[in-house]
Amino acid sequence: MDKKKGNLFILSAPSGAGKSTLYKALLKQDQQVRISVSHTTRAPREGEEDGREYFFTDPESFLDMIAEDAFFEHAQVFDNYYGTSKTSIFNMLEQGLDVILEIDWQGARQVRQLYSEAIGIFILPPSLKALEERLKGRATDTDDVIQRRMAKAVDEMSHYKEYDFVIVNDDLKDALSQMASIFMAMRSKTSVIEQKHTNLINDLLSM
Ligand SMILES: Nc1nc2c(ncn2[C@@H]2O[C@H](COP(=O)(O)OP(=O)(O)O)[C@@H](O)[C@H]2O)c(=O)[nH]1
Ligand SMILES: Nc1ncnc2c1ncn2[C@@H]1O[C@H](COP(=O)(O)OP(=O)(O)O)[C@@H](O)[C@H]1O
Repeated sequence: MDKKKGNLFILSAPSGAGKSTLYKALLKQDQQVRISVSHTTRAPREGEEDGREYFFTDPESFLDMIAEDAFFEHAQVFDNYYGTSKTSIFNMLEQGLDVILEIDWQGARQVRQLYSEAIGIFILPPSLKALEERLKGRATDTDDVIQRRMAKAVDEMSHYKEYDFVIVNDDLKDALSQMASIFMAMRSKTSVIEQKHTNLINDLLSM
């Protein structure tokens, strides 16, 4: 895939570390950022809307989409399929918008292979105890599911080194300001400026 005008960010973390809280806060304060809405076969949680948090899909339709090569990446997480459709990101990147993929480490590996410019950010909780408390506090899962998510958390966290940046989400305000700074800094990368301001650079160097 060619380099696009916008930046592609991969955001990963164990469940409950605060990915959704952070990206939602960033979207509110930064008009240049968009989130990619994934497809999933998991059931919607209370308050979730089809097309907003996810496109909620049945397994048969998901497999059809895999066969049609409609996904940029997809993975099985817990007992469900999750995937990023190609259409959900390309147009936005072309327009110069920054796009966040909230995906797990398996998806992140696929994305890096397809698009080496993707910037990886990993969110860590301040402790396992805090992680468990956040999962319980969210009150969207049963105890059984929470225990499975905790077991999976250690596996997910073992991949943090594959990412360019790590944010420890202890104080939410601090974590958000770190995330916002990373987005800002990446917009000044030479390769991004070259894509976005090609005419300007040509003009400046034309004499
Ligand atoms: N590979 C991949 N992973 C995804 C995608 N969408 C969500 N995930 C991951 O699936 C896992 C479970 O997500 P979810 O059921 O929403 O629970 P959450 O972790 O509490 O947000 C998380 O690790 C997400 O990052 C996707 O499109 N592709
Ligand atoms: N820095 C933080 N301090 C305290 N609670 C937090 C913090 N960040 C997120 N939370 C809370 O933790 C819970 C899990 O956060 P969420 O964003 O849903 O995680 P994820 O999307 O990674 O699964 C939510 O109830 C959220 O309000």
